[in-house]
Amino acid sequence: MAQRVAASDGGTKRSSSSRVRVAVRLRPYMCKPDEKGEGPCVRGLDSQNLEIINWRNATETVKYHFDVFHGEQTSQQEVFLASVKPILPHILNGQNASVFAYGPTGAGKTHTMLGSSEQPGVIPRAVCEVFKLVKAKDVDEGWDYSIGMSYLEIYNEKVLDLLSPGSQDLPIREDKDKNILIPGLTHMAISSFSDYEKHFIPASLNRTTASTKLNQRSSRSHAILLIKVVRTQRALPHRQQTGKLYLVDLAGSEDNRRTGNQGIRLKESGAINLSLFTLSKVVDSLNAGTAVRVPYRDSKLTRLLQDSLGGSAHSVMITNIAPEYKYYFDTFSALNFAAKSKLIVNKPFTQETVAVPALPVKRPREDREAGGSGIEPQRQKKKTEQDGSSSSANFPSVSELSVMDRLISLEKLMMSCHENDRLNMLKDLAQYRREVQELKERQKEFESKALLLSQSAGEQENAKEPIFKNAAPLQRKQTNATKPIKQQAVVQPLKVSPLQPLQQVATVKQSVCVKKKLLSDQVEQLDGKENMIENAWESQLNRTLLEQSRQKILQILNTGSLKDLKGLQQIGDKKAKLILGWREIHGHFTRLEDLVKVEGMTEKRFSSFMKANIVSAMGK
Ligand SMILES: Nc1ncnc2c1ncn2[C@@H]1O[C@H](COP(=O)(O)OP(=O)(O)OP(=O)(O)O)[C@@H](O)[C@H]1O
Repeated sequence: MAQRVAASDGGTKRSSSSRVRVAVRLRPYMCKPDEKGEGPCVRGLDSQNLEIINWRNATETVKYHFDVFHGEQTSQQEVFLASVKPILPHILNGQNASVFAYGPTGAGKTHTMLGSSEQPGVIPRAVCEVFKLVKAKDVDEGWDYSIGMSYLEIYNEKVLDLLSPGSQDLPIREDKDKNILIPGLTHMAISSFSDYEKHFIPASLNRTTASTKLNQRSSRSHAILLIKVVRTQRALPHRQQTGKLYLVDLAGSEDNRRTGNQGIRLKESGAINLSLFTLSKVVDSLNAGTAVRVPYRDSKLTRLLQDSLGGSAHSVMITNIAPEYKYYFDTFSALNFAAKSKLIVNKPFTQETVAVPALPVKRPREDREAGGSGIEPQRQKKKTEQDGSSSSANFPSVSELSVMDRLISLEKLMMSCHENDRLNMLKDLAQYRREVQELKERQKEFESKALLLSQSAGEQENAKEPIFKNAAPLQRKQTNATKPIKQQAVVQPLKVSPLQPLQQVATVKQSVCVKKKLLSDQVEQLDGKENMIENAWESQLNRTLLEQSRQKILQILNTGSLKDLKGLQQIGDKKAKLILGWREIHGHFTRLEDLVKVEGMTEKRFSSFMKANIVSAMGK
């Protein structure tokens, strides 16, 4: 009687579960000579952690933790040893395993999976290892092993047999025991690594690739190599166990504004993105628990991977990412996808049947897949899980999810943006970086001016000391020993100067420029005065009113809608969105000065923002 047994080697029952291991591999920086090198936007921290610049605020990074992080220098051998080799022994025990490479186009999936003759990737190394493992098996254990391979691609939602080019779209079927089958798919028995190479190398050339703007030889299909290991007990009752290894090189997720895809490439891209989107939905559903319908059937890819993801397999996902800025959003969403996948818990089990050598009963359509070798299990039945735990029981606790939730919601927000918005945000980022650079240059100019001034007008400066002692000199040097440098551009209210009647300010409150002019009466001898009076101006105001105004502004920053934020002085649409984004990630602004943490809000801008808004708030 056919059985599906939760078992480890030799049929010993086993109830442990294994989750999808997630590795991230960062490929080396590859800047074309005609491109302006901007440096990487993502970098590794250690063997498990990495960080990527926060697109909402370039002064911050978002950190991720994975099972393994492979940096730019990691060799093919190291990737294989750390991420793939450990799962291979399972397929000799009748369990399934899968390794798939996911990531944006051009990020290194094919390099990782296939590699080159000089740097062979996961696929050749894994096949070689399977042969080694079989060879190392003790003959006295009483099992015979046979190995076979199939190789297919999913191109434009069609399943094509790479070992038999020219074949038609093949159907994907599921038998009553939930095994995924592809009737008509070529299955070659292989007895050595060179035997495998003999079939695989020419078949790889059949894979659909094309040149896009981002990758000269971009994979336009998902390629899946299936290695099947069947072991049969020599003695009665001739138990048979079948283990499958799926090695999957997914096509890259694509942003067609950047790939420059048109016509047929665009259609391919649509199919690629759709299947990857479904893959992401499958991952979401699996994370949500067993009660939710997992949409495996929504794409050929997920249908085929059904027993590799959330099913019976030991799975490893290698997420390939690229360090260049132009990949930023793809990298960000690939990382979020990978982070979600990390939550999936698989339940490994052993596929076991009892062989009846005298009367092999096989459905004719399955013959080809089994290579006609009599190795395909005749019937398989699920054994009730002994431990009684559902896969959802293995999910992380709610508290573990909170950080993830925020990242995912951030991603959702980003992904829900209209495409134009995304593009605009990218432009904004670039613009802000330019502005920061310009400001730095201007600051240098001011600094040298201020230096000259301080030399030529030393006496005048001394005379003005009461007014300037809290002001922020351009060179950001401390004028007060107790005041930290960083704080100098931040408003330091209510400390020094005696209060001035509010009316004095009220007469000028409608315009910051006019107010500056009044104050500048006291400092008119000096150039660069705008910066010199940064902090002094607040000391002219009524303390209580000032505090109330600050609270009002803080409240709007923390609770205001996009419209409310835009109602603030000097806050346009872009800045309002950046503030909302900051709030989403960090929660509340504890103090107004936190505003400088928002992308593009320099200390000088903040100071100017404060002046304008306090004056405006007081006028209301
Ligand atoms: N770790 C690496 N070390 C050196 N070169 C790499 C590495 N990863 C990728 N590359 C190089 O980067 C280029 C793009 O890689 P590859 O074709 O593997 O990307 P891909 O993710 O498979 O893209 P697509 O989805 O478009 O097929 C290739 O020239 C490849 O040799």
